Amino acid sequence: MASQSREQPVGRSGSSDAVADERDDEVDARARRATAPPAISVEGLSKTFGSGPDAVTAVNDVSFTVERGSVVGLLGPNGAGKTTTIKSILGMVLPDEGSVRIRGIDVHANPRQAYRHVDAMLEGARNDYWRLTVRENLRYFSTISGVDPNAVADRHESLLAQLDLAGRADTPVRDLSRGMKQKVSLASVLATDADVVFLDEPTLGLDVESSLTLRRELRRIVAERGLTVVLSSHDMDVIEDVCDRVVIMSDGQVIADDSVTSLLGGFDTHGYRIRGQDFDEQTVAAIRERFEVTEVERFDGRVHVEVATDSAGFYELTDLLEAHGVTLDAVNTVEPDLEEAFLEMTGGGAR
Ligand SMILES: Nc1ncnc2c1ncn2[C@@H]1O[C@H](COP(=O)(O)OP(=O)(O)OP(=O)(O)O)[C@@H](O)[C@H]1O
Repeated sequence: MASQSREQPVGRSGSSDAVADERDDEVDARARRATAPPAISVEGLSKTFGSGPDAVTAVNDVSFTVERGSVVGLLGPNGAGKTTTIKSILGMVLPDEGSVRIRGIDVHANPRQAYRHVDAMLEGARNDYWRLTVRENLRYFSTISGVDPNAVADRHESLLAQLDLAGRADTPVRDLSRGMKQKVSLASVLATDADVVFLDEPTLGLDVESSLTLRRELRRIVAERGLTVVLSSHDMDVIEDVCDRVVIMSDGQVIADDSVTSLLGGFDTHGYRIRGQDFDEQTVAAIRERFEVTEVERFDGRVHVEVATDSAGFYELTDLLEAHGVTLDAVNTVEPDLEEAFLEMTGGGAR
């Protein structure tokens, strides 16, 4: 049979056939993802340390799954069992009960195969080699994970650029600041071919700007490479910024497992922040009489008042302001954040 030749698309503006092919590929990829086993599945995991009266049940019947290509935050107060869960998934702790599968492969039955594409940055830093330079570390961790560093040299260069390490690529890690060492740890994890990555406190010790850069670049790298990430952090802004979903643990159990948006959706708007120029003491006193005022600030000739109330209360408030002849310049809602949701769910325990 004579083979039919078809022109290949050139660049982005291919033929309509090529566009249809691309769409088919995308549909196929989605279908494969939908039928493929999840990146991680944890089923009935339990672990008790010690025995008798000193026994501590760190993890008690924990189950959850992490879909491929998703970023899941693991949260909980100190001692909730997060580290024990992560170490059980990574095979560093042997659970008493339960199973862990990575891409459908049982980690206890087939550890080599299961962990082939897994890497982790635990307890705030990876054991980077301080005498090696930044670039040498990336090459070293690629090599020990079974990847030829020359074959992924481009990836290393872009990681160095994305994490703002390019200017220090040939500096020994020991001469870097703590925050930079932290970024080298992250880069070393991302330098390998791992597509399931555990990051414990990846922004620990970073200043605000570096933390923001790292979050932004992490999101970008994760999306570009379709990585699956389990991230634990005590910094709720990091979780809110980077994660699609959150698993909250308390006393060894999972107490919430939902998307960040749904978790916050379960909490009402806390109140309203209003701003105007015509507030006098009498108006503020009248507001205080009827509402819970959480803040009053005066600057630039304007008064900012924050009131905790629901939407019905807000209409009452606007009536009151009208009666006092106050014109509002701005009204903003005060929304709950993950920190508050977390504190409410865990009973306000320290993280
Ligand atoms: N090797 C161990 N021997 C004895 N008890 C342990 C051991 N590891 C953890 N525990 C206990 O298990 C419980 C859960 O600890 P785990 O470190 O998993 O919690 P965590 O949520 O990671 O806490 P943190 O946020 O403080 O790191 C704690 O009471 C801890 O003291």
